[in-house]
Amino acid sequence: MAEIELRDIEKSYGETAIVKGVSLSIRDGEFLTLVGPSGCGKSTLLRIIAGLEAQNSGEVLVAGRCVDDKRPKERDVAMVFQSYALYPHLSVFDNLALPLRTRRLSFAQRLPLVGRALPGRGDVEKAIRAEIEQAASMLDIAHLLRRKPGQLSGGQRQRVALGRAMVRHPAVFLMDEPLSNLDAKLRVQMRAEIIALHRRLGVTFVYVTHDQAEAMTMSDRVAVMMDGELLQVDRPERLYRDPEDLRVAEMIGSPKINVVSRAHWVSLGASLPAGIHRNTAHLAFRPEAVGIVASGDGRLNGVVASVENLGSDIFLNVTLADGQGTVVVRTHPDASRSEAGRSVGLQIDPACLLQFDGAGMRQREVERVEAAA
Ligand SMILES: Nc1ncnc2c1ncn2[C@@H]1O[C@H](COP(=O)(O)OP(=O)(O)OP(=O)(O)O)[C@@H](O)[C@H]1O
Repeated sequence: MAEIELRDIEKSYGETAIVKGVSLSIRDGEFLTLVGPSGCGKSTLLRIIAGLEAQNSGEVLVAGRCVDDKRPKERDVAMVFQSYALYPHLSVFDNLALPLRTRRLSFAQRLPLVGRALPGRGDVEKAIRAEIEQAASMLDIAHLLRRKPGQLSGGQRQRVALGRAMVRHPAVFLMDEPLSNLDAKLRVQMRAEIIALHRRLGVTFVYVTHDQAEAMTMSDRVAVMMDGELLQVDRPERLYRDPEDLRVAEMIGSPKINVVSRAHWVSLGASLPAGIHRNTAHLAFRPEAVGIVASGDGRLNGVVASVENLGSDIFLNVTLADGQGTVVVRTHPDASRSEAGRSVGLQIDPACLLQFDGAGMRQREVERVEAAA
């Protein structure tokens, strides 16, 4: 069992608070991703779990035991970094073998010449070779074991970095933006490989990224972080459909959710949909919640400013009638009215309309009561 519990973690550098009272329970075997903009504190939080950084206050528990006084090595966690952190002068085999040799051989047995002659070393080396070959075949790097990191592609290097974590059989994998040095195509391929690896190993993965698509496609749950705080921790589909906070709604989903302020809506002369709470300051809706109708027939109206054809989908950027603000509409290639310059009406599915107050907090309970009244 290796659930992780963070209790009220605080971390500052000098006067600047970086992590502000974060509490989070990560389940045993779960794939949890910390996602947030650059500088929000997600790497710092991961490094605190790893023991590479000490929090100012709060507790980290792994498998129910407080690990605050344990060094990184003693925490049963393995970290995979964006920079791979491989030893350039060692072969792939030796990079993978290093953590195992350090753990299983005595100092004398590790000595280059003398060590080889010492009893026990041969058996340990044989076991290490078998384990490395197994991990290498799982990661499809068996043919690269003699090469040095400098002779590998980025994707291959990242597989070696994963292998080095794997051979330690940790209870928890901590990954800090492991794919961000790879090109777009390789990133998508490696995403699938990491998901498969998680499924095969069945251990807890904590993954850090600023890429919401990566977070959404890989994780059991996603923790959205901003300015050192957790805004929402939920399953990807819940974050998308049911965000608690306008900042979560805006971070998750591509293209971004449409947000029209109440004041703007009213100034356009458009009637507000039923059930709008008096505190609602922002109305938000996803691009797929908008239908194109004849100009004048929609709740909002505008002009198609540009068309992005992705083959499977078409995104229309519609400038609202007063020329202020744009609504993005997701439509299908066979739908008509998709050329730039055309005046259109926008019909918005009321069931998909999300309401937020002036502080960006979701208006939910009251909305339902009012709608029913
Ligand atoms: N050792 C340090 N000393 C001072 N400030 C630091 C230190 N490490 C991180 N910071 C600051 O803390 C903030 C959070 O850093 P962190 O690396 O956790 O962010 P992040 O969300 O992972 O961002 P990124 O995606 O850019 O890596 C940043 O403003 C960073 O400059």
